[in-house]
Amino acid sequence: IFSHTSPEMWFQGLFPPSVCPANANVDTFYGIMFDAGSTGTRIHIYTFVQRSPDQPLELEGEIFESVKPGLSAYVDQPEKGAETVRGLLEMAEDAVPPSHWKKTPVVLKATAGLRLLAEQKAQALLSEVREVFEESPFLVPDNSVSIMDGTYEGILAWITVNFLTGQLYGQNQQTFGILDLGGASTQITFLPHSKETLEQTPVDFLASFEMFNNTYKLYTHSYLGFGLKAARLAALGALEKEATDGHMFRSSCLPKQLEAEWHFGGVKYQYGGNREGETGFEPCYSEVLKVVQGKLHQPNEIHRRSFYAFSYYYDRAVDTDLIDYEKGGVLEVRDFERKAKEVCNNVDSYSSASPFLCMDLSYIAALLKEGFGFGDSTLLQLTKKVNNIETSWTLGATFHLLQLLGVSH
Ligand SMILES: Nc1ccn([C@@H]2O[C@H](COP(=O)(O)OP(=O)(O)O)[C@@H](O)[C@H]2O)c(=O)n1
Ligand SMILES: [Ca+2]
Repeated sequence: IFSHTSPEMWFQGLFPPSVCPANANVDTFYGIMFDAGSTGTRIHIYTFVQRSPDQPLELEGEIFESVKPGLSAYVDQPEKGAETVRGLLEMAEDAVPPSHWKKTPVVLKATAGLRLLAEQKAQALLSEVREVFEESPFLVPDNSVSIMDGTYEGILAWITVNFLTGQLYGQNQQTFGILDLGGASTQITFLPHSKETLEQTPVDFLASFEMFNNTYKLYTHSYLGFGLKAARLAALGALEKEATDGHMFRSSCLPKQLEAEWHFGGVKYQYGGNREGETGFEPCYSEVLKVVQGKLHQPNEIHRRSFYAFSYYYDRAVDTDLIDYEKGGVLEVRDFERKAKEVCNNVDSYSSASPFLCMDLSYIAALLKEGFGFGDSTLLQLTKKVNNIETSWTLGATFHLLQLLGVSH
């Protein structure tokens, strides 16, 4: 079990005195955060302990569960979508003791999958989820079900990683940047040190916020449509076409003889290999390059900062044995390109894993190098969990939520 015993009072004043225990016994608090991602819905149940009233809360642990597909797959069946949330929320009734239900907040934040849906359809899904929350025994704060702004997605993940690695308290703070590659969007966030970065960055890429008695001005951006699965569609040319029905989208990144179909965001796509034309790394790389080239802001300072990378960066590195699933590891940017070459030039022997493996790896290499402008030898720390807690924006969001609740009382 993980707990932070920092000398800093990082959580001081977070909870209203009314819910703080009068005696010195250890008390436990819970927070429930749903991540409604484009490829799946996840529940994070965080446990915090307070050892005495004058001590800060400590994060003790996390219970995590997930279901697939994500809410956006239920675009025309919002009730069915909300049922997936109900199923996960039932887990929370087992994890949180009944005596704590009424003061345990539950919140759901949706990301890129719902951002991409028509406003009305997204709202219908969210309103069904709201009903599920209202029927639950938990505390439902105002605005508890919403689509999260991409800026927060990056900031909150940055808070999670830097909190878990101990960078947000004490001396010698050396924060890490984060790279998150989702299904539909991708985020880059870091704390700039140089004046140059602040001066040369568009204002909407900079965000200030306060946390744990510090003010941070972060470089952060969420690129909608640049997640791994959205990028597949872009590379296939399936985004430009109005009528996807019946059309076969072909790519040199796919096994030559392949023909298959794929559902994403409630739409069915048919895709296949380049029967007649070229296949392999070179033509594939130029296909995915078109998706990113000239489309992303390239901050110079990334060459001097260290980054944690997770989500699809992690998954694809695991799939190709670049890292161990449990341990993660450190990779150079060029490792993704090396693997992409290996896989793309032998697609048929890898296609049992996923026919998209060559395209995915090539896209990751192109995104890092030509998109963000990372160098070949830049080191990336690939991490899924730190001290057994998921490296997800959800922990940062829970801190923020608890802080808000404390203030409002
Ligand atoms: N707690 C989580 C949540 C997502 N993920 C990964 O995030 C990727 C999917 O992103 P997503 O469904 O959240 O999509 P977006 O809505 O972020 O674009 C997959 O690689 C998941 O394995 C994770 O590793 N851990
Ligand atoms: Ca995500």
